[in-house]
Amino acid sequence: MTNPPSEPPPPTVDEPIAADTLPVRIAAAEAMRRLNHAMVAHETDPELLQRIAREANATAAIVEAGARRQRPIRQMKTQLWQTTPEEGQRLAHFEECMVSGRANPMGIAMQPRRQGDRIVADVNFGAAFEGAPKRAHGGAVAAVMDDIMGYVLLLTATPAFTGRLSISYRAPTPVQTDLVASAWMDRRDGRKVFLVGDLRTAEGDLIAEADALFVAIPRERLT
Ligand SMILES: CCCCCCCCCCCCCCCC(=O)SCCNC(=O)CCNC(=O)[C@H](O)C(C)(C)COP(=O)(O)OP(=O)(O)OC[C@H]1O[C@@H](n2cnc3c(N)ncnc32)[C@H](O)[C@@H]1OP(=O)(O)O
Repeated sequence: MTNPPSEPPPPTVDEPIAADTLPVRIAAAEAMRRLNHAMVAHETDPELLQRIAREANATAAIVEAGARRQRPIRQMKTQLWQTTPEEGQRLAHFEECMVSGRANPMGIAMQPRRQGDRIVADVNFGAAFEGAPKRAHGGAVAAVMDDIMGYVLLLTATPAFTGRLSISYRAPTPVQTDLVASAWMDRRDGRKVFLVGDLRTAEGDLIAEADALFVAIPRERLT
């Protein structure tokens, strides 16, 4: 008995999101984030939930039949380490980032920008990021602080990975509320970069403090 001929796997694309498709990717991701949060935050008829499951599965099958995407490391190198962000510029390490990417349908969609030697970001944890009732999940808060610290490294063009991240949760982090995260470099000791930051309400009340050690990576290791 011979096996039926198998479908050739779809090719892999290792290019950044093309500029002409970025706006529609962002729009689709935004709509899906809205739906995700709505499903968590609202009562819904079972019939509507069945329709969502049917239509989402059908759409997913179409998307999965397309070429696979893989983020190229050269994109990271050129985008991250060859330009210094301008004051006030909206930043994105990459648009699929789970914290600050606009094109991630499951992301937090934090909006970071440069403010002098700091990175400041508007963040609003949607209903799907709730942990304890009415509070954002502590892991989501940690993700925000890790990600915003990654942007501080842009200011000195220092490629580095998080080695250690510590969060002090000083007050509940409200969901569905506009908040402000900030991060800046505290000091540097050789390859060890020490960063600090905090998360505050729009009125400036402290919610969480973060400190981290990032370990700088020699550029020749970025292959
Ligand atoms: C490379 C380009 C990246 C670009 C950035 C991505 C761009 C796109 C944005 C994505 C968004 C951003 C988000 C936020 C950034 C993440 O989230 S990064 C992801 C999470 N982190 C990781 O995956 C890191 C995993 N760990 C590792 O790869 C390696 O352990 C490390 C951290 C690179 C260090 O390894 P290593 O280069 O071999 O360093 P090593 O020689 O052992 O240590 C150097 C020094 O650091 C100290 N050290 C090392 N690790 C630790 C640790 N965990 N704790 C305490 N001290 C430590 C050592 O003790 C040593 O100190 P001294 O003896 O010199 O005093």
